[in-house]
Amino acid sequence: MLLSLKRVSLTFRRYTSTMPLPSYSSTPLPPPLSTHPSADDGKPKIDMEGGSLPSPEASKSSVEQAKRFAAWEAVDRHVLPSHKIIGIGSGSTVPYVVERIVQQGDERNKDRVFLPTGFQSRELIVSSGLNLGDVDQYPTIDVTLDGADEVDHKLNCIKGGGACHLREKVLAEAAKTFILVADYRKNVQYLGTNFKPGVPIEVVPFAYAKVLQNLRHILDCPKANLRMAVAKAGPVVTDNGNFIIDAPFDQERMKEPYTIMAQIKMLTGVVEVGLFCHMAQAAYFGNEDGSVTARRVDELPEVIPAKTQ
Ligand SMILES: O=C[C@H](O)[C@H](O)[C@H](O)COP(=O)(O)O
Repeated sequence: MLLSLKRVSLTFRRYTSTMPLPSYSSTPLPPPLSTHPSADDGKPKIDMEGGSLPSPEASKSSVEQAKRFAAWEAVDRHVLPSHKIIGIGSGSTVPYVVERIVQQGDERNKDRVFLPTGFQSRELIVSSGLNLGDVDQYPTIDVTLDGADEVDHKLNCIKGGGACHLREKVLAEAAKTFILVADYRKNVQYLGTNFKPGVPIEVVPFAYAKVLQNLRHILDCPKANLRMAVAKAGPVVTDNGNFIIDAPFDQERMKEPYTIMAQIKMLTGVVEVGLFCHMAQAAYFGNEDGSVTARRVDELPEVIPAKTQ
């Protein structure tokens, strides 16, 4: 018991890390993936070269390694041989999920169908040689694995840093099991601790000004703003042709994310809110030392020691 508490406090110290989070614009587009036999474990590995997956150099950084360890642990525990319909999330951590699924082998994957949460994950699925489907064909999913911008102590999370949260929420809701994977910087007591841009909100384009006005004046979020594109003039346009508003609420209000989510969702013109409350069954956070912290609702965190991969 004492040992577990010590681990918990060690883990929580790590949560307060103030390392900067990646900005939206740094979210890479997906590269073509190919697999090749690995010299070390004999399993196929995704070739990270070229395009949008992390480069081999980048993937050696402690943050990238943390993402990989979290993703691999989650796949090993939750993508079971009986699972045939699998949801694949978006972002820079999810490629490591796909990497590990590919390592499960052709025999296991040949009868499976993988459902994407957007353009990026669709490309990941196709270029990894996995079978592509969509949630309109398979509205019940065995397991969905996805990244997160931040996860609180109750496994509520902020998603949508890459503007994919509408489709992500549909696939999370459709899944019998919804699992989060992230690096240690995302593991916090309360949302908004490290992730500062605010709650991502997908809105119908013609309603954006009204939603902004309502966020600022009715929901008292004066810094709510339209997300602008980086290598394009004008706003970010989602895979669904909508705009994104980022709404930073103060820390006190972020302690009740469900209330904020419900209030935002009531605004006319809002399509979906990037707050996922009471949805995830478990979250896996890769740590700097190679260990992985696994968290489940209402349970003490489990620290899985670093493995020789
Ligand atoms: O819209 C993007 C998604 O919600 C991502 O899952 C989220 O931003 C986390 O991405 P990353 O794994 O790159 O931190």
